[in-house]
Amino acid sequence: MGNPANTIPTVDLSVFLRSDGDEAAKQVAKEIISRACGEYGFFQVVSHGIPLELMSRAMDLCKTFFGLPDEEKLKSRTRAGSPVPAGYGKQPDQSADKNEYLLMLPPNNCNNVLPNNPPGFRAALEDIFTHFSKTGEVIESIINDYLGLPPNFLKEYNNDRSWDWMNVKHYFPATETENVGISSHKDGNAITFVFQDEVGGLEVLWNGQWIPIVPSKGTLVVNVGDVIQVLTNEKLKSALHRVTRPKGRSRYSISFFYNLQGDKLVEPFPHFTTQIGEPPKYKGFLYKDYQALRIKNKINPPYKEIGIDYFAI
Ligand SMILES: O=C(O)CCC(=O)C(=O)O
Ligand SMILES: [Fe+2]
Repeated sequence: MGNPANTIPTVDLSVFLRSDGDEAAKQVAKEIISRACGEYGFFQVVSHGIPLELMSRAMDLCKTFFGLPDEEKLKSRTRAGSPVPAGYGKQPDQSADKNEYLLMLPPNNCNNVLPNNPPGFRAALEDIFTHFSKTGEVIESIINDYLGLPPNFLKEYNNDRSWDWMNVKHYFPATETENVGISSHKDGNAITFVFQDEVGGLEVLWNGQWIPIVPSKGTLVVNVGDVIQVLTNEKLKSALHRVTRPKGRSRYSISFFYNLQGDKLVEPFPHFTTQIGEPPKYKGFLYKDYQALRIKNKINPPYKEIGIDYFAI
């Protein structure tokens, strides 16, 4: 496949957002997504329904927020006892990852600690969160259909949006000796969306090489996470990816994690096991247990996320 840069396929989602969307065009888009998921675990979407003005305003406000003095940012630091690191934080010094972040749960969640400064930031975050959540439902339904699951099967299984989160990050410029923004990992959730600024640095492992996902205005990067890998008994795989930091400039991104409600049992669906005579590749587990394990190991030694192999049979 020619030049490895910019080979992650891009799909126009507008056909799925209109009630009169052309069925043949939907089919073409589904096939592109299905091939991209099989080959890379990643694809990109445009015309996804999130207003471009909101995306660029949210990104500008993120840059302003992270440029504020620590004292101001720390007003939004994670509250003691919060079950997830909602609010502002910096990766621990011992971590290979070099970024500071602001993590939010759905608007109105009591664990949110959202900044009042800069003005309009909080409203923009809440607005974009709500849009991401809808885009998540659209992608989930496309995945449902091309997997051949009964209509709305994934939607009914994953019917509670209260555990979704969004993470806004500022990656510091690389130094002479290191450039890790986020070390190579797979996402633990169901579906991830990333809106990266123009700087670049997100890379996916494909056939043993790291391929850059070249930023493009208004484009969202989408990838499936460990939950989809387990539910489909590896028919779809969660891909390894990482962020490298360029020298001399900061990088910003907004990632949305379409998760599961914590009490959901995650185990391979019968459609991909008993119904086709395949043994399950994973033991069942509660989503909240996997999430807690990942968070615990990320913010304490070994400062790395635990992978889904933990539950492999
Ligand atoms: O910042 C990015 O481009 C991606 C971040 C990422 O992979 C993650 O937060 O899991
Ligand atoms: Fe990730």
